[in-house]
Amino acid sequence: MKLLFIVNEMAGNGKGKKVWHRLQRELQVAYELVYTQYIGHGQEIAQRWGQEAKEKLLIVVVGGDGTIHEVVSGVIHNPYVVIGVVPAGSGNDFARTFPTFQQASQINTYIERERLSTFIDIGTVNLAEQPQIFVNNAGIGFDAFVTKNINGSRLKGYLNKVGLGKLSYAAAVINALFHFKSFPVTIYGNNERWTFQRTWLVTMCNQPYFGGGMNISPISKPTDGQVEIAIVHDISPWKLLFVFATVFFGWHTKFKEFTLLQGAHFDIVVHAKHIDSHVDGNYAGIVEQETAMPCAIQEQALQIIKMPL
Ligand SMILES: Nc1ncnc2c1ncn2[C@@H]1O[C@H](COP(=O)(O)OP(=O)(O)OP(=O)(O)O)[C@@H](O)[C@H]1O
Repeated sequence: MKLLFIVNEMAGNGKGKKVWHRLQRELQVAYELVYTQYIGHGQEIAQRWGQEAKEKLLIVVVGGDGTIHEVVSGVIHNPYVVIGVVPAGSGNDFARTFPTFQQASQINTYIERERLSTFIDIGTVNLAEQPQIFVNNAGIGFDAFVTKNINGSRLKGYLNKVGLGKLSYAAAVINALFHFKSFPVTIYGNNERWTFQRTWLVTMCNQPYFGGGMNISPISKPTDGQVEIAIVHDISPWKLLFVFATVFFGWHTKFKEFTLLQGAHFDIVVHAKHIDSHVDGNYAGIVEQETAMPCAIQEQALQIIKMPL
């Protein structure tokens, strides 16, 4: 089994570099290494290595959810590639649901004994006319607006430096609460139709967590062939703030302003201009108004490491 590390040194505001340096010192197996240099590079590297693979290849991503998203985009359905992750981002929602490597010794053991892999589902959605995948979740509206604003935010950099990185998302949420305009949306699926006039966010989920530990879709399982659509609607900014505080514990599902749908396929139609989108926390542009965005699940589309090691 070959081993490739794809390292984003910039992930977690520099945490990627520190994590990699510590890991590197304790690795006792042969490996190849590529550093990501720019946005989208992770996908290019993974795709190239995946296409050239003639035997099992373990790709270990050292980075956060955005880097994992890029790498997975390049190797989905590749029979040779197994994905492992060493979490080094700010939010690390992947690591809350999926097994990850915490120490170099686990990687040494995995390679030497050729441990098992398991298959997980991957979400798909057409946002801004582009087919996209999501490992954790994709979102339209408030969460994407927050993502757009948090990317490159000075506060995020400062909070990361003083070890309070998790607070940066909360700070961005509070700021956005008073600048975001809710919008109408219609969702089709399961032979039904739902219309929400004042929608704050529509989040498509493959696993429960988003935004750095918010348990937005407690029922999501990345192996059930189902996608969950979480909608927050018809709520005041103050109540939304209160509801957000409960999301970390999964208590938000009891509010009438929260709707959770589950099915194999949905079409989402946004009836407003300038609505932002994201995939796994990577900003994905403005969605097309009045255009159906199909969202579905590709079952067992990705091989990841299997635990316990
Ligand atoms: N050399 C680089 N310079 C700048 N950006 C990079 C570089 N390499 C990768 N990127 C981009 O950095 C973005 C953020 O990385 P990542 O999501 O892994 O970290 P994070 O945002 O800190 O973590 P999380 O998503 O878990 O909160 C990715 O979307 C990727 O495209």
